[in-house]
Amino acid sequence: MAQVPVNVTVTGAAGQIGYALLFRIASGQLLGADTPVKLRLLEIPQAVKAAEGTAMELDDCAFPLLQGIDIFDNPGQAFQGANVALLVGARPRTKGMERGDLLEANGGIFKPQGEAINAGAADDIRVLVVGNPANTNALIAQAHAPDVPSERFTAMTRLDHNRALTQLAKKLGVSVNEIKKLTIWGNHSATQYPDIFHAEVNGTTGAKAVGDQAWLENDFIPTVAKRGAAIIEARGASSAASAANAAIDHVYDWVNGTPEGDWTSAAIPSDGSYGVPEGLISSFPVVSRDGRWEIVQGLDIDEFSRSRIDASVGELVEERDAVRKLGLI
Ligand SMILES: NC(=O)c1ccc[n+]([C@@H]2O[C@H](COP(=O)([O-])OP(=O)(O)OC[C@H]3O[C@@H](n4cnc5c(N)ncnc54)[C@H](O)[C@@H]3O)[C@@H](O)[C@H]2O)c1
Ligand SMILES: O=C(O)C[C@H](O)C(=O)O
Repeated sequence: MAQVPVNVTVTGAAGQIGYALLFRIASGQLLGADTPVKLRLLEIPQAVKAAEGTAMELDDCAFPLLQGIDIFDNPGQAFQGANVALLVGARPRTKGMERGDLLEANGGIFKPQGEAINAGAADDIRVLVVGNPANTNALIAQAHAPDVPSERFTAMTRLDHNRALTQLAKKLGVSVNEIKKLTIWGNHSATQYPDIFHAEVNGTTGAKAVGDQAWLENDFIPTVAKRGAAIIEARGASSAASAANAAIDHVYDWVNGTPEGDWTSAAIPSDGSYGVPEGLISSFPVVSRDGRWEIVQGLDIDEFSRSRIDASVGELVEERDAVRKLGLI
């Protein structure tokens, strides 16, 4: 194994997603079975000990690709030399907290992390924000990393994409492998729009295969969009293994490319495509080619889809304006 290890920084490493994610990174699932990795874990001081416990377990797995683990409570050190950064740690919404309070609290996390990425990350840094509100947290981090190409900041809607694939596959009685070109548009929130009008299923579209607009509107869309809340209700904790799985899928495809004849969903900075204001970090149909995300162009958007996309993008605009007002971007 002559390859130089890839530095992967994970924030919130002692949390539940961190616990589901780190072993998969170390086993080679994030970057590929031939790519050695070094883990750089960032936690708040109170959780460093728990992160050390996870690091002991990682050691005990004797993963051949894992070439080192360092633990930090300081973003400046944690992002030094990072090639991939998974920003998982975030401030959750607690009782009585308004959206503005949540955005402000997260600004206190993602602003210094953006600055640290700007100051010390490797030239090829790729950032995936998982911590909620993911799209706007990514926007905050990006705003404080002016020397990093803006398209390197992304937020995760792959979990929503995977959720939508399974809901549609179950409805149609097919395997998820038989469904291509499904799209999540907009925000990783309850306003997101899972679009099956362009999805392909065995020679027809997802919407035609279903042939049931009432199911689409009253069942499919709300089930996917509110799945996070349903998991919290059922588990008493938010989705962790499925979120870690989606983070693995996102970065693996970003680095290694998406399969021919299909696309996936990721929240990436808008270039104005599909009327989404330039610069917003919004979910689109995307392919990855040569290590870069590209928005799939030329899709016809009917009135139904347009209004759903506009609603979710409108929420992103509100979030952007709120963090702008707070001086966070
Ligand atoms: N985008 C998605 O699809 C998606 C899906 C599931 C969860 N999430 C979000 O992911 C985030 C993490 O979820 P979790 O279940 O792992 O939460 P968790 O509470 O179990 O873990 C979060 C960890 O982050 C750490 N942390 C807090 N502030 C930090 C900072 N400034 N620097 C480094 N670490 C910090 C905490 O100490 C904690 O260990 C939440 O915001 C959650 O809402 C997003
Ligand atoms: O953490 C949450 O609020 C839910 C999470 O974003 C999810 O989609 O599962």
